[in-house]
Order: sequence, then C-alpha cells, then structure tokens
Amino acid sequence: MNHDCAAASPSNAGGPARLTVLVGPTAVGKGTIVAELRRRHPDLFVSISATTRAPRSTETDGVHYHFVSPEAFDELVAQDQMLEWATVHGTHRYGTPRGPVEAQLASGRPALLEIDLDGARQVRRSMPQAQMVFVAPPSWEELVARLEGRGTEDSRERERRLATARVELDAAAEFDHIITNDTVARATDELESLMGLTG
Ligand SMILES: Nc1ncnc2c1ncn2[C@@H]1O[C@H](COP(=O)(O)OP(=O)(O)OP(=O)(O)O)[C@@H](O)[C@H]1O
Ligand SMILES: Nc1nc2c(ncn2[C@@H]2O[C@H](COP(=O)(O)O)[C@@H](O)[C@H]2O)c(=O)[nH]1
Repeated sequence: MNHDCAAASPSNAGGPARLTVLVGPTAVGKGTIVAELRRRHPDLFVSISATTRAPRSTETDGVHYHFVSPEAFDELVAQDQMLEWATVHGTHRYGTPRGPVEAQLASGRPALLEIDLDGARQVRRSMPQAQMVFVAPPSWEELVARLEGRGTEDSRERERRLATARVELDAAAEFDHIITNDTVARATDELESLMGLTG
C-alpha cells in the first residue's frame, strides 16, 4: 500500500501507468473526482461501462453508462466482449466493454476504469500491469452523509450499498495507492499525478 502519490510502484516503475483502475465505496466521490479530472483533461479516455441498472434522472445513455437489458448484457458476456463484469451491491450487473479499452491501450494512451472491487480483482489478474487506486472517505460518518446527501437511492438500497462499502474498505490494503477524498480538488490532484497527467 502506498499513500505517497509521487512514489513509484511495481505497476508504474517503467513510467506512467497506462491503465488505472479506480475503486472505492459507494458515494465516496469516485464519479465526482473523475468528472473533475475530465474537466482538466477533456481528451482523457474514461471507459463507459455497460449496466443493467436503470438510468438516474441526471444520466444519459452512452455518456454515463450504456444502459442495457439483462439479455443484452448476457450476450456481451457470451461474446467475450467484457474485460470484466460483476453483480454490484447484489442487484445489477456492470461491466467494462473490452474493445474501447484495448484500442486505447494499443495506441499507448492512458485509460481509466471506475469499477467495483470484484471487477478490479479480475483486471488485476488479466492485466497485472494496471495501477490499482482506492478512494477512501475521510470517515465512515462522512461516507454515510454523502450517500444520503446524494439522494439517489432509497433507504433499503443505501443499506445494501453500505454493507458492500464495509467489505470494500476492508480490502483497501490490496491497492497500490489510497487517495482520501477530503476535498475534490486535492483528491483529483493526487489521481492526476498518479496517472502522469501533470506537467
Ligand atoms: N470531497 C467531497 N466532499 C463533499 N462531498 C463530496 C465530495 N466528493 C463527492 N462528494 C459528494 O458525494 C456524493 C457522492 O459522490 P459520487 O456520486 O461522485 O460518488 P461515487 O463514489 O461515484 O458513488 P457510487 O459508487 O455510488 O456511484 C455526491 O453528492 C458528491 O457531490
Ligand atoms: N465491476 C464493475 N463495476 C462497475 C462498473 N461500472 C461501475 N461499477 C461500479 O458500480 C457501482 C455502482 O455504481 P452506480 O452508478 O450504480 O452508483 C460503483 O461502485 C461503480 O464503481 C463496471 O464496468 N464494472
């Protein structure tokens, strides 16, 4: 585990890592950090996942996710078009379309995945050169407040997500780096540095 974002790790010892995998508990702010990183680097490649969950009112198909039916998701898996996939929070399936990520890496440019713990472990097995980054909350109480404050899940779904969050927080030591999302600007600075996007 490495809390120093400037230090080399086995995954980036030869230069900036090209594939970065971002994981963290629900509502820790992964999406917010990625949005800030994209604001700073509009050309950055961020994988668009496929999911069987329904879109939120703020989400657009093909932008935030590819929203697909369970049958279409089955088909993508059967055709080996998923780099990884998982059932997240015990409810819906989410997966990373393989083609766009492989094309991006083949071009030598960095790529970012924002996925769950199960998916990250799959990527670590298939692409051990990937840089694994965990986003942690300043405290458990702050995590709960962010989830409630977002207001996108009912209390039952929030409980499910918080149960998953405990498992994910227990796995933080598996990661190459841990970023604490105290402020979005500072956490984004760290991710930017880990991805070699500064200077
Ligand atoms: N550093 C921060 N300080 C305070 N609030 C924050 C911070 N980062 C994010 N938030 C807020 O926390 C809430 C959850 O953020 P976000 O949706 O980005 O989390 P997430 O990790 O992508 O969640 P999920 O995995 O459930 O999709 C949002 O309302 C966001 O505005
Ligand atoms: N294994 C994967 N997990 C993914 C992927 N895309 C998103 N996720 C994770 O799902 C949860 C819930 O997301 P939400 O949008 O419903 O709040 C979150 O932790 C994501 O990291 C994926 O392609 N594969």
